[in-house]
This record gives sequence, C-alpha cells and structure tokens, in this order.
Amino acid sequence: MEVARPRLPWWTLLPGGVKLVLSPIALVVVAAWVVAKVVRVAWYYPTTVALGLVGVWVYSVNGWVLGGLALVVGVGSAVWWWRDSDGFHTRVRWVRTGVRRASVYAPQWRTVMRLASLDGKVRGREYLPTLRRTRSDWWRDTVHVRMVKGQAPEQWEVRASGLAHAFGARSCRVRVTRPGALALDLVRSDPLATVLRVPALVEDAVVDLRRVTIGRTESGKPWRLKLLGGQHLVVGVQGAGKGSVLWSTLWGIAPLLRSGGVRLVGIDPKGGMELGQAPELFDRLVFDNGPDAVEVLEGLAEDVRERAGRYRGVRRWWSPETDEPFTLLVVDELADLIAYQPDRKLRERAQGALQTITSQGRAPGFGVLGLVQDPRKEIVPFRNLFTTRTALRLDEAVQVDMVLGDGVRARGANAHDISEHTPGVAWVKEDGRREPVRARAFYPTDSDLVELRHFVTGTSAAIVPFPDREVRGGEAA
Ligand SMILES: Nc1ncnc2c1ncn2[C@@H]1O[C@H](COP(=O)(O)OP(=O)(O)OP(=O)(O)O)[C@@H](O)[C@H]1O
Repeated sequence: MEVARPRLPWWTLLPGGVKLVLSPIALVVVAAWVVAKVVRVAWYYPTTVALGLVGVWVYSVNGWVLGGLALVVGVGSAVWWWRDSDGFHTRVRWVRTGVRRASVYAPQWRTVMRLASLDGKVRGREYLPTLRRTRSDWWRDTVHVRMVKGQAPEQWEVRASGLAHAFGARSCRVRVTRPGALALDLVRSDPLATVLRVPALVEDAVVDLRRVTIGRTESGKPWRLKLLGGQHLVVGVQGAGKGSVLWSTLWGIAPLLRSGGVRLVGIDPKGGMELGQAPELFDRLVFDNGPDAVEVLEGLAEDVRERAGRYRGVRRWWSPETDEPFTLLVVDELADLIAYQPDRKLRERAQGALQTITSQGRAPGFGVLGLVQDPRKEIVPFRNLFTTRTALRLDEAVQVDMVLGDGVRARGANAHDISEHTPGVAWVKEDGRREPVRARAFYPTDSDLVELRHFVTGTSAAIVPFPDREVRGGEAA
C-alpha cells in the first residue's frame, strides 16, 4: 500500500505570517522571471516576435489592412526573389532563421539530445545542452550550443553524423567557439557546386604575397594562400584538381611574375605535362626527377642558406624592399622526386634539399608549393614542415588526418567525401588555426593559360584575322 508522498515546495511549509511578509519579494522575483522569459523569446525569435507585434498593431488599427499588407509582402518577396535571388537569400536570412528555428531545432532539440545521449543525469535531475542562437543561410544552419558541464567537444564530434541525420542536414561540423560553447554547422547544400572562373588579370594590381586569392571559401570569402611565410602541400587523387590550385596560384601572382617580383622555379617529373603548359613563366624548369632536378633543389637550398646568412642581424623577414625576388618552387609530383626515384642517393639528396628549403626558406623569401597524390609518411616523410596543407578529393578516410593533421576529420573535414563532380574543392588546414576551411579553386582553362603566358611575357594575345577574310573598317569580319 506504499504511495509516493506528494513533495511540496519548501516555502509552503513556512508559517502564514512569514509568507505574508515575503510575498512582495516573491512577486518581484516572479515578475523578473517573466520579463527574462519574454526577453529570451524575443532574442531567440526576433522575426516571429516582430511580425507578431506588427500584425497585432495593424489589426488593431484596421483589420482588412492586414490582409492587404500580407498580399503586398508576399508578391513583393516573390518579385524580389525572381529578380535578385542572391540579394534576396542574404537579406531574408532573419526570416529563414526564425522559421527554421521554430520548425526544426526548437521542437526537436530535447528529443534529439536525449536520443543522441548528449544529455546528462545527476541524482534524478536531467541536464540538457542549451540551444542558443541559430542562424540559417541558404546552404547551412549554424546552431550555437552551450554544452552540459563536464562534456567535451569530442563527444559531439563522434555524434555529428547522427545529429546531421536527425536535423535533416547533409553533414554536421562541430566548432568550439568558447570554453563550454560550440557551434554546429549543419550543411544542407553545397555552395561550391558551381565552377569558379578566374578573375580578370589587371596589369598594375597590387599583390600581397601573404594573401594570394586562388578561389572562394564555402562562406563566400576569398580563398587566400599565404605564400610569404608559408609552405604548401596539396594532396589529391588523380583528377581532384591539383592543377587548378597550382594555376590559380600562378594566376594570383601574375602581376609579380610580370614585374620580376617573384621568381618561379618548377620541377615537373611527369615530363612537363602540367608545368609545360606555360614554360615562359618559369625562371628554371626541369621536366624529370633525375640529377637535373636534384641540382635545382640543391641550388635553391644553397640560395636559402646564403640569403638567410646575409639577413642575419639585419632583417627578420624578406620584403619587396630588399629588391630580391621572392622565390616560389613548384613541384608537380613530389612523390616522383622524393619517393619513387630508384636511385637512393638522388632520392636522399632531393629529400635533404627540400627539407632545407621548407624548414628554413620562409624568412628569407622562399616558398614551396608541392603537389602529390599519395600522402603516406613513406611518400612525404616531412609533411609537418608544410604550414598549409590542402586536401582535395582523397581515396580513403584515413588519409584525411594524414594530410590535415590528427583529429581534423572528426571536426568535419571529410575530404574523402568530396564529390568527383566538383574538382578543385578542398579542405584547407593552416598551422595555428584549429578549424579547417572548405574552399574551391578557380578553374583556369587552357585559353586562360594562354592569356596568362601573354600577360606575364608582355606579348600580345591579339587575334590575327584570317588572311582570306574581308577586313572592314579595320576590324576582322
Ligand atoms: N577548380 C576546378 N573547377 C572545375 N573543374 C576543375 C577544377 N579543377 C580541375 N577541374 C576539372 O577536373 C579535371 C582534372 O583536373 P586536374 O588535371 O587539375 O587534376 P589533377 O589532380 O591535377 O590530376 P592529375 O593528378 O591526373 O594531374 C580537369 O580537366 C578539369 O576539367
């Protein structure tokens, strides 16, 4: 006959007189709580609250005006979307944010957290992660979360895939924003699905070697490469788009190649299939992995040491004022040089010289852009010397951490999942930045490369009219 005894709140047991004395304080506390709740709702649902207030106000002025207003807003939005869909998507983000929060995240949050075992229980009391502000772009929702005390971001990372499925997203990435707080990026569609054309070449453009634009990131910002002060390793399977990263980089520094501010040295062990498309750009170019290539590397390593010796005690970093060119070494298939070369001595000499250039070349103005298909340690034993690592499409999931560093795949950098229909899309990880960035390189076509050659060499790419065509008014017909 045991029955649960009703648990009354402690204050009900107080004597009547005490309750009477405390009642004004209790009223103030309750009023403050209600105000806090209202502010919270207005903060998290600004759109809904604002629209609701406007609706109530219009209705109180005149009922039928509300219908007219709704019609005008509806038709106006449709026309806006039709004429300028990009502007519409950007400017109506707050509406989308409100709708998605109210329809997806708020109603399912508690259940999903429980099912994903992201809640916690102590002495019968349940603790749930707090759903904070959300933001919905046309391709992604960003959901800010306050973790339950004692939780680690890694617990969320292992459940990221489940969270994506639960909230109807293609993928979920976990970012740490503050101690105890996370942002979940729930991606719904791919903003990098369309091919990016290279920008126009401008003769007297100012190029900052610390920020060479070679494409666009997922969030619409320029994808910038830090050539001065960084060494770059680009990894991807055949057809992943390594060539587009390479040519976009050279496109980005074209004004400096033209003015002599950058000296290019190239090694293309594949017989010139890649770099042979614009040999005029290079100060020195070798098309094999034999003694010539090794001599070029050793010569550069010597230059690095010599320049570093001259700078010692005078300057810390190379700068354009030194009147010496910045030197960029481009190696198209790194593995051919440092792993597949059958002659052990040549292989070791190439490895030694490359390690000197990558480890000591940053300050005296020497950069390396190495491209490779296979990221294993046996192939590139000194991957850690490259400060920026780019993973284009990879074969296997285990290769992601090999290229980008331990634990980066868990943060959402699924380079092995990049579609073969989107060559040039990559995950980029810079030393010193926790979060990897997803980006797509420009796509320089064959005719763009012809234009690049003419731009750098200063020759004209004018189209010569066919001799048998009639020429009218000085123009080819
Ligand atoms: N950024 C890009 N945008 C759109 N298409 C691209 C891009 N990069 C490459 N492609 C397409 O993908 C194809 C393969 O690219 P690319 O030759 O650069 O790959 P790769 O990784 O260098 O391959 P390989 O190792 O065989 O040389 C190109 O012919 C081109 O059609």
